[in-house]
Amino acid sequence: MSKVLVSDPIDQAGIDILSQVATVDVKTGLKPAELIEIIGEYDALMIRSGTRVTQEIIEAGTQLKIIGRAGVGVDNVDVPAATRKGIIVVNSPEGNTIAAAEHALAMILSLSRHIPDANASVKRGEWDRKTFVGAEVYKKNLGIVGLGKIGSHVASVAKAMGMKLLAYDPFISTERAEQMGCQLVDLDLLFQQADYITLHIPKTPETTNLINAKTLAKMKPTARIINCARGGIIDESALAAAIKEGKIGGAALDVFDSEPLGESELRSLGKDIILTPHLGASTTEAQVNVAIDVAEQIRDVILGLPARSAVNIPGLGPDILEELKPYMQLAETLGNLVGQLAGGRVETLTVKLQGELATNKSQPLVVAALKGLLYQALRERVNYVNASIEAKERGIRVIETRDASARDYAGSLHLEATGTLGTHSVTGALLGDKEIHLTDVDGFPINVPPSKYMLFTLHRDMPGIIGKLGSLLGSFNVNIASMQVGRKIVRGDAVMALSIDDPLPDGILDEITKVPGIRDAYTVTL
Ligand SMILES: NC(=O)c1ccc[n+]([C@@H]2O[C@H](COP(=O)([O-])OP(=O)(O)OC[C@H]3O[C@@H](n4cnc5c(N)ncnc54)[C@H](O)[C@@H]3O)[C@@H](O)[C@H]2O)c1
Ligand SMILES: O=C(O)[C@H](O)COP(=O)(O)O
Repeated sequence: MSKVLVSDPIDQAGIDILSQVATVDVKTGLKPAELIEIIGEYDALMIRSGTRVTQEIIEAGTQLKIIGRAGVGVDNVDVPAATRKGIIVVNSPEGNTIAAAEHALAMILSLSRHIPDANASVKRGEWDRKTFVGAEVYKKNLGIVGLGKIGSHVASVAKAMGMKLLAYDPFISTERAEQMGCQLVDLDLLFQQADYITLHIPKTPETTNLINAKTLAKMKPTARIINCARGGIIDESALAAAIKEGKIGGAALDVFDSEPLGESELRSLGKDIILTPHLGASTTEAQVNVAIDVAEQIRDVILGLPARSAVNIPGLGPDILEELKPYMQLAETLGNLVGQLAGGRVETLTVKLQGELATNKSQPLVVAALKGLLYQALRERVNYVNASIEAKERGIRVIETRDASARDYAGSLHLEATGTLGTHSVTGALLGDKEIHLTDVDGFPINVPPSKYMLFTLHRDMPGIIGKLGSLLGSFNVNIASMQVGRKIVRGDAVMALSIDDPLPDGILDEITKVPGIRDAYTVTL
């Protein structure tokens, strides 16, 4: 019989489901070394945010087939390490949406009316009606950063409370935002106009320290910030300083840079700050939802069935997957690349399946292209199972075309993304059946394998331009690994594709576009 280890508190409903197919051991509060010692006995591990599943634990889990996260965030799991070992990682993308949204709303009201401190004061025997005069939320501006599942529910309830809704989410269409009663604005405007700012975004390199001394300085002195998303999105020292100096009105935090929260100046800021111990998902209902959702997936995988919310393994039939595997990687890479070239919000993605890919069996490639396109917005939360739904929810129109007569390569894939900043296209094919090559960028023929860090320029084909760009990159200590120019006519427009060893330093793109002849430059991380 299979064995499942449950290492964080989960609802009994989940244990009951697991027990139908496995022996279940519930051992919470294990130290990393204790977990490493026993994990080798188990086929499945079920966790919440309390267990950090490191590469070391994954290496020690020699029998592990699946890690189930009873919740949304898988940032406590080394997903790449699990993927490398063929371990499926599943989560429950929607089971605690309402709970987290309601916690954020509770924070907004509690902060406005000083409920935690007023309550503590009465319990101390006081009757102080002056200190705790509050503010109404009615007709106030609520700035929602991240209009995904939780942000959308916060929007609908806040609207009913009479709040005016501003939203910032570069991956959501204006129409979708309007449907939810939100005015889509840029981040600066949101910071300037919001009376309340609530964060509902993943923690990514782009969102880390999004709220910092500089952005705090843009806010109203009465602004209140709510973070029920992830620790690390707010620079905690900058926030504490801003509250102390009266630069903002207050904050309510459920998540912290390091959890459990240790020694912190946040604790000493009185009634202008509310701190809860990562309680967003802690409702009876949410815990039943996530426990059932994830336990069912673990049960299915133990029974040899596919998982519905795998964050790292496609939920596709194994036979089709085997055949398309190299092309799936091609489609995902091209999707990620064209999304970054398009920048901002993509409204339409056209996927053209060419040559031998122009068959009905190739449909998963469209999904893989969408997964790549959405990676910048959703990171590991987008998978082959949810990519189409996520794209639909973001108002991205997907056009699929087929051209069996295209004969340049056995099979090639052409993606075109049209967004608020314009249209870009990329084409790619496999060389020797497995090596990905970019064969066209924005209509210019090239032939380069993609690399982790790339720079693309659109320029005029003229003498000296390559030298000037090389010297400029050299002066910023950027090492070029390879470079290729694609042009249609001599001395006409051209595209340059450079593979570079490291990410481009800040500010260099502006310098590149100042080089005479270079019209545009794009940096891409794959
Ligand atoms: N406190 C808790 O207990 C708790 C519970 C559940 C979820 N969460 C966290 O809440 C957050 C939101 O969860 P969700 O289920 O709504 O996720 P979601 O994926 O449905 O929505 C996230 C949204 O953020 C947007 N986004 C991505 N990068 C952005 C950026 N740089 N700027 C602005 N928007 C950006 C995406 O387009 C997406 O619409 C996650 O961090 C999740 O881990 C916390
Ligand atoms: O990502 C999540 O689902 C939340 O942060 C909830 O975490 P928890 O399961 O530890 O309460």
